[in-house]
Formats: sequence, structure tokens, C-alpha cells
Amino acid sequence: MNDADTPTLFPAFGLAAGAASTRPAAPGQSRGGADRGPADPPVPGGAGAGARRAPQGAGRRRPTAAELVEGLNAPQREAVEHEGGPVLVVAGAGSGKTRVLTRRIAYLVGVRDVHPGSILAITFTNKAAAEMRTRVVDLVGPRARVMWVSTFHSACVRILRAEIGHFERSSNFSIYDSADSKRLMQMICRDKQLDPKRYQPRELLNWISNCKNDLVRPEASADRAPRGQEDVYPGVYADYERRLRAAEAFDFDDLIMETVRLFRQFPEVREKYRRRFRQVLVDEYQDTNPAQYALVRELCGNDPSALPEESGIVPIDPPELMVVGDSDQSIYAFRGATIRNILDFEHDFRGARTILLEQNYRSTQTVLSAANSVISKNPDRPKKRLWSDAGAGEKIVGYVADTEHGEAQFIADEIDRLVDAGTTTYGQTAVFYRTNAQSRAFEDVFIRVGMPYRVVGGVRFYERKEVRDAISYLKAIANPHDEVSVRRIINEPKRGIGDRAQEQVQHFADRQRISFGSALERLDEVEGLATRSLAQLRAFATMMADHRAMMAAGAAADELLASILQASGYVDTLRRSNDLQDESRLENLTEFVAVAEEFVAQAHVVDIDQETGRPIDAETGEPLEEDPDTTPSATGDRTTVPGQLGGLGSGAPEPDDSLPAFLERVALVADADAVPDGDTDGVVTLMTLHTAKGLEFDTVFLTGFEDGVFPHMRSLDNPTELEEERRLAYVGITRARKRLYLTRAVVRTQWGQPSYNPQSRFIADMPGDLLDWRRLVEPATSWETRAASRTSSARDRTEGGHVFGSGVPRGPHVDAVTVGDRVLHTAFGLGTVVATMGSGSNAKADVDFGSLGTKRLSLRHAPMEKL
Ligand SMILES: Nc1ncnc2c1ncn2[C@@H]1O[C@H](COP(=O)(O)OP(=O)(O)OP(=O)(O)O)[C@@H](O)[C@H]1O
Ligand SMILES: [Mg+2]
Repeated sequence: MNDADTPTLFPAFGLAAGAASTRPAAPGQSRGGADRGPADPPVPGGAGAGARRAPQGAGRRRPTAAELVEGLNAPQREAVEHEGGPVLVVAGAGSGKTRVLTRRIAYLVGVRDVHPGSILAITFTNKAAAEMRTRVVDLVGPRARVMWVSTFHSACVRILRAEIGHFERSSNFSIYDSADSKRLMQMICRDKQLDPKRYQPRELLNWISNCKNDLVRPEASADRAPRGQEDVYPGVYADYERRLRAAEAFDFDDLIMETVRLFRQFPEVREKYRRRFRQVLVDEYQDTNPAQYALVRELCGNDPSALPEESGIVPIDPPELMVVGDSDQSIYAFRGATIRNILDFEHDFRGARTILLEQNYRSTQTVLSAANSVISKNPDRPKKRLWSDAGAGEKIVGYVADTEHGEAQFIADEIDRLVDAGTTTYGQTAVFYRTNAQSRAFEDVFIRVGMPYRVVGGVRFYERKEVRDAISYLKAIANPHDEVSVRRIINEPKRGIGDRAQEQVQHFADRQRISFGSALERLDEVEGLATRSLAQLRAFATMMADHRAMMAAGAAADELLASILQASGYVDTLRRSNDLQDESRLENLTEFVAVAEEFVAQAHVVDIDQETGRPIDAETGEPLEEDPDTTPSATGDRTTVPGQLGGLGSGAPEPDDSLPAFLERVALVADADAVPDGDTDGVVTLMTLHTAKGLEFDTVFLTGFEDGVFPHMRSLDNPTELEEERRLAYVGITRARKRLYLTRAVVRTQWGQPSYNPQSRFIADMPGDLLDWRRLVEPATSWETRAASRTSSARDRTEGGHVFGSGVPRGPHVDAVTVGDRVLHTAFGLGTVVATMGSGSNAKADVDFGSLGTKRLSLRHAPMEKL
């Protein structure tokens, strides 16, 4: 990502204090410590310092103020140094917003002596959080690790685990991801006997999610329901909430909503966190939704809800707040994000000021101009000037392939060419697409040519069936009431607990108003169970109870996992199978056990803080002994008594290798977390445009530049959605540092059907002289005419300044086929040759195209290629 942040700063630490404090240090200075001045106390060894304590004086000294703002331009510096009221930094892509946040944190710790424990920084992914933490630690040393740098979701999980007792709920709650939520919704729809054609679980869940993101509870949700659904939708929502609660579970949206509710209902709890977090920083602010915004206001607003008088707590002034964002990069409206949060900032946070950044340090002027020309077509956006002094750089390369396979082949060839020439590396190259389904074609080709690559997102490791089953076992151990998890594995592998037996248990649970898990403890009272089912249910309940006992006795997560995989018969079943797929399932489970082992190993690493010489937790940087700095001073009372300010539990955390801690980690792994670390991975990154936010690569391929792909089909007749697609294009283009490619396919298979998509309208927005077309295809054949006629707009048929008209149409074709050959026809898709006839220009073939039937084709004319 933003790799260039530290290099000139490091050497500067070695300079004499007098020299370094007044001017930026020259790069390339040595890093020795001998000339350290008296004003600069010895400091931590910084990155990679390891666990040994450095001898007094041998460590790196504390960076000076001048060093921490070194290399920043004036407004960036202003933002870093700002003290007092709330600040909004708005600026286009690549202008150093994230860098400003990182440097500001370092400055707070290193210069303003802010205790790292009082810093809360919010990033968009866990990956970005880890990176920001590392960078700050690089700048000011390991004591900075105590700060909270996390996503909204992770921060809320931590708060809820500590405070959920106020709601009289167990802190061992499960976190339901979208697949869990969907399963629960399916059960609800079935139980309520809703017509599956009219009520789709996904739609209902989307609607509920939107309610939650707007902090709307079921009882107040009727007027948001679609017309005629004012009873059904809120009813389903209420049921869903009831069952989540019965399962002691929260879904993703709950994590934020419940934290806000907690703060509003228990102002003294909120006050505790306002006292703890005196510095709050938020990256990617344009993508916050109303619930997240409410959370920021609870923590940092000027007028939070009043504290109960009997609490005796005097409210504290709001903490310092800095948010950074770019309204042009708001791409999560479908998850409730709203740029109103940016536009209303100055109004909502009293005394707020805005800082603008205008210089882009990431991209060439060519890349920027292309991005600006696309985004400038959006109406009602504040005009921004974004410039770069990196020079014009290379032209953008355009390429039109015949099919998505041709597109992938071109990209593979081009990457190889660039890498061979030493122009770029695999690790500095990314391929972006609009939807996950597009990754398939790239993977096919990349595997074939042996290109090292990594797909971020898609069917991820944690979404594989066997891994999900294993997680469900663990969740069911940790939380016996977790209905979705228990039901998922109760008969997996098959152990003779059929649907009927499960229904009988469920009925009993419903009648007794207890959870399914509790009913399993009272099997004797369940009526009508067959003897065999009863025996199997008992065995299952005993097995789970045994593992819960293990957990209570302190067994670590990896131990429990390995044990349950054996005891449940899951591993044996896979081992006995002859199915090849089961073999790879076994491998994945082995891998998952390794993940747990690594987690446990990590939890037991003890690091020593070089500054204090005391042990700190390797993961969080939290001191393992009591740290007086983190003791709230308001009452001096460290015990948590509701209604009083208490400790935050941050004093002396034990290494946590427990199952709940492991599950928490697993539940929060976001897509973008799988992004490889910079160059070192040496693989090409494939990902959706949404996941690309905040990242940068030397060479970027933006693919599928077709109307109906990008912009997405759904947006073509919806102006609001088209604006969002445009912002997505802006995000994509501005990821490129040096080299940008735009590609498309004349015909691609979508949803199993060939689609002829005309060129993306975004290409026409770019000045032609920015583009260099390597290949264009003339729309002369009937299939392209059909494609052109599908768009409602009579579009200008020029591409990047090149007018169509000359040259020969270049559709794919084959000269000869034999029976059994697989072919790809641009109109009919994949087929198998079943007969051949004729020869020369009369050669024909019968090709079976599956559901489209068998067709006889003239080889000379058929637009197809042999696979
Ligand atoms: N003053 C500067 N001098 C040199 N390089 C800089 C400066 N400011 C930022 N950069 C570099 O420019 C690149 C973009 O910075 P950064 O990622 O912080 O921008 P951003 O505004 O957060 O971008 P995005 O909008 O995509 O999130 C990074 O490589 C960063 O190190
Ligand atoms: Mg950024």
C-alpha cells in the first residue's frame, strides 16, 4: 500500500537534535545513535526490535516534531499538527489522507505525549488497521501498540464484549456472518410459511440491514416496508431479532447498532469511553453509514445525551476528532453509507474546520486526467483540483478482446512482457473487475500459463463448506444457544439425527420457550422421539457438553478444534471417502487447524517493551502488568460497577488463546484482509473494484469496460446508481501509480449466456489522446450490430479518438475441428463438436451447445475458437 511513508524519516533519527529539529533531514543519512542530543531521551528500538531490551542509550531516540512532519506539504502538515476542535480532511484520491492520519498518530504520541492507550483510529479493513499500526510503531516505537486501530466492527466487538452485561446478555455471544444470517432467515421464512417466490431471504435481509444501518428497530420499521408489506416485513424483522437473541448472536449490523444503543441507554458507559479515547481518527469517512456516524457522535459530539444525576460524573469535553475522506470515492451506498456525513460535518461538529489537499502523490498526470474526466460527469459534486507533478507518464493502454478469455490472455501476456522487461513486478500488478464472477476467466488463463496470482474475495477459505462446518462446531461449543450453528452440524457428518427428530426437539424448545441447545439438555422430556434418534441425540449432546467442559477448564482453541473434528467423526468420514473432493476438504481442515495453532502460538508470544522493560502482549501491545496510565482517574476505582467509571479491562490481559477469542478473530476477517503484503508476495492480485479501495499498485488492469458489466447492468437506467458506478471507476483508475490498462470483451458469457456489451460509456468520457488502443474490433458482424442496438443511447462510435471504419473485422474462427473438440462460440457459448462434414471453405461442424441445442456451423463464418 502506501509504502513510501517512512524511508526518509528513518535516517533522520540518527541526526543530531539541533540539526534535525529545524529542517527536514537529508535522506540517506546514517542511522547511528552516537550523536544524539541531550534533549532527546533514548527511545524504543522501533520496528523489528524484537523482545530483547536494548541497553540504555542504544535505542533509537524519540523523533522530533520536525522529523514527524518531514516531507509533508503545508496543508498535510497543518492537519498533522492541528490541536483542538474537530477537523475534516477532504481530498481526492492519492493526496495523502491516510498518510496524514498515520503521521498524526505518530505526532500525537511522539511529540504531544498523548498516551497511545487513549487513541482510537478507525480504518476500513483489518488489514489497513494492521498496516497503520505497524507504520506508527515504525515511527515512534512499540509503545504505540496499545492504541486501538481497528475497523468499526472490531472496535464495537471489543466494547460489547466488555459491556454487554449492561444489557444482561452473555459476553460469549456469537457473531453471525451473512451466510449464518441467511440460514436463520430461511428457517424463519419456512416457519412462517412465507411464499418463497414472493419473499426472498436475501431481500428481507437487505431490508433489515438497511433498517439497522439507520438505527431503526422492528417496532418502528413499518413505514419503511414496501407497500402492502407493512405487516410482514416488520414481523419478519421482529422474529429475526428474537431468534438472534435466543441464539445469543449478533449479526454484523448489530455490532454497531447495539454499541450505539448501549452508549445512549447507559451514558455513563459512553462517558467511560469518552474519557478513554481522547483522540479519535477515522479513515475513509465517506463510507460511514448512519449507525457508524451516530457512534462517532456519541464518542466525539459536543452534545451527548445527559448523564443521570446520581452517577455523580461530570461530563468530559469532547475528544479531538479527525476524519478524512473523499466524497468521490463513496462506493458503499448499497450498505447504507451516505456522503451526507461528509457534507454535514461542519454543521454537526461545532467549531469544525476543513482542510483540503490538492496534490496527488500517487499517480501520473495521465492517470489523474482520466480519473477526473470520468468523475466530472457526476452532477452536484464540489469541484476539486487534483494535480500531480509526477509528469504525464505512459499513455493508458486500451484493448478490445473478442471474449473474456481473450481479455485474460492479453493481460497474462502483457504482465509477462512487463515483468520480463523489468518494468514491473507481479506484486506491483493488480487486475480489477466489477463482480467476483469475472475472476473465473482470469484464473483459468493464469493457471494455464503459470502466472502467480492471488484472488482476493470470491469463494474464500472461510466460506468453504468443511471450514464453515468446523467453525459451526466451535461456535456451538462456545455458545450452546447458537441455533444456526447447532442445527448446521447436528447431523453433519450424518449420524442419524434426521429432520423429524430435529423438528421434535424444536417444537419442545418452542413450547418451553427455550433455545434448541437447551432442549438438547432435556431430551427426556421431548415427546415422540424414536429410540435410535434419542440415542444419537444424547450422544451428540454429551459430546458437546464434554467439549464445553474442556473449554471451561481452559483448553486452547486449537486443542478444542482438533478434538471436536475427531470426536464428531468428521475427519474419519472424509478419510474413508474415495471422493477426490473430500481429500481436498481434509487438506482444508488441516489448514484450518494450522490457523488455530498459529493463533494460539501468537497469543502466547510475550514481547518486552524496550522502553519500560515490561512484558507486553505481542498482538495488541497492551502491557501485561498494570499500567497506571490507563487507570481512569475520575474515580480512581478500577472495579467495574455499573453506573460508575470503571477500568476498561486493559490493565493486565492474560494471553487469550481461548475459543471465543479465536472465533472473534475468524468472524472479522474481511475480504480485503487477504491482500498480499506489498511486493514480497510476488503474485498478481485479482480483486473486485470495491475491495481495491485505499490500495495502490504500479500497474493496474481495469477489465470488463462494457456497458452492462461496468457500469453494472443494474445501473444503466438508474441515475443514482450510475453515479456510484462512476465513483467506482474513479476509485479503480486512481489505484494506478504508473501504468493503466482498460480492457473489454466484445462478447462474454454472463449467467451462462453470451452477452454482447457495447463499450463502457466511461471510456467515451476520457479524452482520446490519453489512450493508446492496442486493438479495436470493428462492429461489422451481426452480433455486434445486435450489441449496439441494445443500448438505448445513440452513442458516439468513436473510441479514444479512433474512428471505426477501416480494417477487417477480426472475429475468432477455426480452420478445422474433429469430433469431441470443445469450442467457444461468441454467440452460443461453450459447445462440443459432435460431427464434421465438408472440407475447405465448405467445412461444417455440428456443435452441441447444451441447452441451446445442437447447431451446424460453417467453419469459415462461425465466430468461434477451439479450446
Ligand atoms: N507529502 C508527500 N510526499 C511524498 N509522498 C506522499 C506524500 N503524501 C502522500 N504520499 C504518498 O502518496 C501515496 C498516496 O497516499 P495515501 O494513500 O495516503 O493517499 P490517500 O489520500 O489516502 O488515497 P486514497 O484516497 O486512495 O485512500 C502514498 O504512496 C503516499 O506514501
Ligand atoms: Mg487512503
